[in-house]
Amino acid sequence: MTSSSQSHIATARWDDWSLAELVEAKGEHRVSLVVPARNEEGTVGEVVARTREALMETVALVDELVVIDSDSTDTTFAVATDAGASVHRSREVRPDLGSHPGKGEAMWKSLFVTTGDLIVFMDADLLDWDTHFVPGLLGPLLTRPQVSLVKGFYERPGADGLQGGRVTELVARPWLALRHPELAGLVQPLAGEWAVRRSLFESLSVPTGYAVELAALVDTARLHGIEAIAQVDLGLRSHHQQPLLDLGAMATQILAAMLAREPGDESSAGSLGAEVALRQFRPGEGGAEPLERGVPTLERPPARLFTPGPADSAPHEPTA
Ligand SMILES: O=c1ccn([C@@H]2O[C@H](COP(=O)(O)OP(=O)(O)O[C@H]3O[C@H](CO)[C@@H](O)[C@H](O)[C@H]3O)[C@@H](O)[C@H]2O)c(=O)[nH]1
Ligand SMILES: O=C(O)[C@H](O)COP(=O)(O)O
Repeated sequence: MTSSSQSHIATARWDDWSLAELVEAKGEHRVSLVVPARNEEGTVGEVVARTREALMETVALVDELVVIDSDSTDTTFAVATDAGASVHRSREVRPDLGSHPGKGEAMWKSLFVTTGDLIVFMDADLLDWDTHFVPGLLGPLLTRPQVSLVKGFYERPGADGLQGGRVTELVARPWLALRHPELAGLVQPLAGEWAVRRSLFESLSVPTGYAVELAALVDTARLHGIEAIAQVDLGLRSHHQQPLLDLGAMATQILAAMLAREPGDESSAGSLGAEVALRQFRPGEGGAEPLERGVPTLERPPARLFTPGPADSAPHEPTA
């Protein structure tokens, strides 16, 4: 593993370790692969079936493969179940804690239905990808005790020959350059493919929407230093691309989470009920037509507040 002198983010390639080496290094660790999925009936089956076959049946690297169905209205639940995943509806996990829409919410809820001390997240909408993503992300966690969070990065071809990653390039990277230059060496700060020690993720405040990735990075760097973060080149990845205006909502969520982490700004971190009124415009018969969206910017408190600790077997009172 090498470290760039500019960023000091330790960087590796997925094939720096063989599968056999990682299975050996796994020892007593337990690995949970978590796939948050909202309306991904077209792709989730393959994501589940291929990782299950390669990493649970052929070798024993992954111990449980869990899909969190995030309010899907299609057949995602059935397709993922048939492909061999344990599937949970996000809103049915710890119903005492309430339910919110969003990917971060699904990931936060996964902490209550998984048992691994190492958790790998992978998106369900992958088109070009391979099962080596999972061992690649585990490499630094299994071989470097000081690393607690591993981001994937990759080449990401977009539509019409253009590079993908509009929010990455127009929001996340500029924000990191301005406020967190120590994280500017991350190639894909928003990647949905990442791995984390449960002990770390349980300690973080988790935005319920798309800010989960950037918030986890910024909070980990603040609490544990960038030595706790590594990144791994996973090769090539492509995915379903969202329409521009939907990415505007994603960008709003990310900026809200970042602003809430600015010193002296207690506006929204950890609050419930926060929603930003985003006004976008589209061409209409009489000119530009406004399109109003309420963008949720909620954050879940650290999950460990709601799990019984070693000396505390009684469930905590919910706050959500
Ligand atoms: O409410 C939701 C929305 C999405 N997803 C799932 O989350 C994954 C990624 O969602 P997607 O809408 O495809 O996100 P992208 O446009 O690809 O956004 C990128 O950037 C986001 C912000 O960092 C990350 O959360 C994503 O993982 C990353 O792929 C997919 O499996 C979705 O099904 C949910 O589970 N619940
Ligand atoms: O990383 C991003 O910016 C988002 O995933 C959007 O990517 P896209 O522009 O390739 O859709």
